[in-house]
Amino acid sequence: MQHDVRHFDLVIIGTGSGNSIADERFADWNIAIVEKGVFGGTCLNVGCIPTKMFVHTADVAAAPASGARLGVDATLDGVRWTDVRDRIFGRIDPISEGGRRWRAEENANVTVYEGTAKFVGPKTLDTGTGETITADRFVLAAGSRPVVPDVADLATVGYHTSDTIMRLDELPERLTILGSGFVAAEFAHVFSSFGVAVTVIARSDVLLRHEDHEVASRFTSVASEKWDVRLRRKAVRAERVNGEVRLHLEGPDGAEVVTSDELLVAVGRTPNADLLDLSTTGVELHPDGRVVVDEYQRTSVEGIYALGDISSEYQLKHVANHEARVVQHNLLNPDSPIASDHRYVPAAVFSAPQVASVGLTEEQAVEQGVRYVAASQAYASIAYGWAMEDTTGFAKVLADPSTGRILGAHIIGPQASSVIQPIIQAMSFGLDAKTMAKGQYWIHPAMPEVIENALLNLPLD
Ligand SMILES: Cc1cc2nc3c(=O)[nH]c(=O)nc-3n(C[C@H](O)[C@H](O)[C@H](O)COP(=O)(O)OP(=O)(O)OC[C@H]3O[C@@H](n4cnc5c(N)ncnc54)[C@H](O)[C@@H]3O)c2cc1C
Ligand SMILES: NC(=O)c1ccc[n+]([C@@H]2O[C@H](COP(=O)([O-])OP(=O)(O)OC[C@H]3O[C@@H](n4cnc5c(N)ncnc54)[C@H](O)[C@@H]3O)[C@@H](O)[C@H]2O)c1
Repeated sequence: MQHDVRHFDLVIIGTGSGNSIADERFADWNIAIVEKGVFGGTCLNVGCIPTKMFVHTADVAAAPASGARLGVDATLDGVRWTDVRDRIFGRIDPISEGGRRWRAEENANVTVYEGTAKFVGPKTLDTGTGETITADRFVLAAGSRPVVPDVADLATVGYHTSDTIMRLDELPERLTILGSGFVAAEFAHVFSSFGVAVTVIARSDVLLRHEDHEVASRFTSVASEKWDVRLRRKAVRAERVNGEVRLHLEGPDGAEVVTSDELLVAVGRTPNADLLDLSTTGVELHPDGRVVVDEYQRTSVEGIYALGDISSEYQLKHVANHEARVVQHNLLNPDSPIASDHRYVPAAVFSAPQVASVGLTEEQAVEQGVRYVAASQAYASIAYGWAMEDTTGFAKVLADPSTGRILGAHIIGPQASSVIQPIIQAMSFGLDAKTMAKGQYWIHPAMPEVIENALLNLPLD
C-alpha cells in the first residue's frame, strides 16, 4: 500500500549534542528526531559522564595508597564494583529515559523515530523504522563509534570497548588495554585503582602521544610504575584459552603474549557518517570519513548541517555542544549565520596524573614555524605542591616572544583539568602572559600558583 511520505521542517539525526537544538524557539517547527540507540548519546550514556563518575571513585580508592608518603597509613578494604556500577548507571539511565520520554511524549511538535537512519535520496531519509521521511533541513549529529583494529580472531575472542566495559558483571583480576590515548589512560586509572592488574599495549613509544612530548614522556614514566606498559607493540592475534584472553604481540624484542581476563580495545573512534549513505543526498566527506562542513557548520548541501564527532576534528563534548549552539543559531537565522570558534580548544585526560592542554605544543610550534618562548613550573616547587608531596607534575606555557600572547599550555598533575582554565580564558580574551601573571591576585597557596609561576618564568621583557 502506498503511504504519503511525511515532510518535516527539520530532521535531527542523533540525540547527543543534536538533542539540545530544538528548544522553545522551534515550537512552531515540525521536527523529527531519529535515534538508533539510547537517548542522550555518547557523553551521557557511555562517555564523559559515567567515566568521570568512575574516575572520581577511582581517585577515592587510590587515596589510601598515596597516604603513606604523607605519614598517613591507610588501606583500601575493598571496592564494591556492582554497587559502584549500579550507583552510576542508576543515576544516568533515568536521565536518558526521561529525555526520551520528554521528546517522544511531551513535545507536541517533535516526532521521535527509534531506528538507524540512512539517506535514500536527496533530503529523503529511511528512518530505519519502516517509514521514509523528507525535510527541508537536516542536522547530522550521529557521532562516532569505537574503531575495531585489524587483529586476527578479535571478534571471536570477545572484547570490550568503552561502550561495554563500564557495565561488567564483575571486576576482572587482570585487564589488557589495547591503545594508549584518552580512553586507555582513563580506564587504566579506574581499573588499577580498583585493584585490577592492568597491562597497556601501545604502538607508539609513549602513551598519550598527541600531548606535548615532555608531558607524554612524564605520563608514560609515572604510568609504567603502576601499570604493565608495553610500548612499540603491535597486536597481531587474539585467542581465548580456558576463559583467558591471550593477546599475541610483536615488539622490539620479538613475539610475546599477554594473558588477562578481559580485553578493552581503545584505539580511537571513527565518525558514523558511513552509516548514513550520505552520497545519496550529495553530502561530501573528508578522506578520513568525517562530514565536510564550513565555519557555519553547513555541509555541501544547502539546508544540511553537521556537528560534533561526525564532522569535527575534535572528538570532545564541549566542542560538540559549541557547534550545536552554532547550528541552532544558523537554523533560526540563516541570513545572519555565526561561525564556530575553534581557536583555543582545550582537552583534559582524567587519569592519574591528570593531563590538560590548550593551544600549540612545542612540537607543533616548531613544525608550523611559529616563534615561541616556553617556561615550566613544577608542582613540587609551589606551596600546595609541597602540601601534596607531588614529585612529577608541572605546567608549561608557550608565548609569542614579541607580543607575549599565550600560544599554549600543557599541564600534568593534580587537578590539571581545572588548573588550566585561567589560561583558556586568557587566550580566548587576548590577555598576554605578563598582564595575566601580574595583573591579578593569585590565591595563596592554591594550585593555580603553578600557572602564575610558569608565566613569570617566561623570558619576556
Ligand atoms: C569513554 C569516553 C569518554 C569521553 N570523555 C569525554 C570527556 O571527558 N570530555 C569530553 O569533552 N569528551 C569526552 N568524550 C567524547 C564525547 O563523548 C564526544 O565527543 C561527544 O559525546 C560527541 O557528541 P555528538 O553529539 O557528536 O555524538 P554522540 O553523543 O555520539 O551522539 C550521536 C548519536 O547518534 C546516534 N546515531 C548514530 N548513527 C545513527 C543513525 N544512523 N541513525 C540514528 N541515530 C544514529 C547514536 O546512537 C548517538 O546516540 C568521551 C568519549 C568516550 C567514548
Ligand atoms: N577526557 C576526554 O576528553 C576524553 C576521554 C575519552 C575519550 N575522548 C575522546 O574520544 C576519542 C577516542 O578516544 P581513544 O582513546 O579511543 O582514541 P585516541 O585517539 O585518544 O587514542 C587512540 C590511540 O590508540 C593508538 N592506536 C591506534 N590503532 C592502534 C592499534 N591497532 N594498536 C594499538 N594502538 C593503536 C593510537 O596511536 C592512539 O594513540 C579521543 O580522541 C577523545 O577525543 C575524550
